[in-house]
Amino acid sequence: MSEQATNGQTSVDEEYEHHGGFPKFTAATPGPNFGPFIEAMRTLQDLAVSIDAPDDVLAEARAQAEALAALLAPYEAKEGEATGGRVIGLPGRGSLLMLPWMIEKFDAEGVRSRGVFRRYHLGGNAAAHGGVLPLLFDDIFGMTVHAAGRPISRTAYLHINYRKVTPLNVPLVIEGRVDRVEGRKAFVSARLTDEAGTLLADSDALMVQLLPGQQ
Ligand SMILES: CCCCC/C=C\C/C=C\C/C=C\C/C=C\CCCC(=O)SCCNC(=O)CCNC(=O)[C@H](O)C(C)(C)COP(=O)(O)OP(=O)(O)OC[C@H]1O[C@@H](n2cnc3c(N)ncnc32)[C@H](O)[C@@H]1OP(=O)(O)O
Repeated sequence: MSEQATNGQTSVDEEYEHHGGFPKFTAATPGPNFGPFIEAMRTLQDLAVSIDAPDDVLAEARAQAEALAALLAPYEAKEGEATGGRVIGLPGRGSLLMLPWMIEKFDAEGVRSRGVFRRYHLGGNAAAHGGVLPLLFDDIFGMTVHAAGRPISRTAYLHINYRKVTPLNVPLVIEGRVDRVEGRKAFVSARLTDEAGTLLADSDALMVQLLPGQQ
């Protein structure tokens, strides 16, 4: 991004620096235990939604979970400084909120990411919950506009067509791209397929570039 300010307008560089009212995010490089810690937490999430355990086991699990929370609580950091979400080499960028997918293409032509939905994401009848797909699409759209060199934008609308049920524990692929840009508006679209190319869901969305200071 090297566009210069002209006619008193804000340059693309300045807009990028502003990130609207967002903090400026930089990549995090945590120690070797962060990735395995997040993976262990994901396994715990899978188990928390799937166990049928006796109460004495739950009492022990509760005590261990409370001890773990007490261990970590002193290290809570504010947005932009927490490690989770800023580690490019980890599934979901190391954020437990994000789907544990790995980015494999990230450029102005588009973004491609690959992964699975896990037991934690179960909706009904062995399929992913319909509310989890917008999270995947919204995140790919955020990355797509970023990879296209646009400042951080907010999703104004996001439309999803659920074409087939989305299975758990099956490797899937999502690809997003910018279809067209009109000033602050980037119209984006993405497709979620299995590895054979079968379309499971597609989405289009409007990402609106934030004004300086805008939340
Ligand atoms: C991380 C560090 C390491 C590096 C990381 C590397 C990679 C990662 C990179 C990036 C990060 C990756 C991912 C980020 C993840 C996800 C991004 C998610 C984004 C979100 O998940 S964010 C949450 C949900 N989102 C909201 O919380 C929005 C609430 N909302 C608003 O904040 C306002 O609503 C806003 C700002 C959208 C617009 O408000 P506004 O006042 O600024 O502008 P205005 O209303 O004038 O609209 C301007 C033009 O858009 C048109 N327009 C607006 N809305 C429309 C609609 N719905 N339908 C059709 N057209 C619409 C108007 O018609 C006008 O068009 P026109 O100019 O042609 O008249």
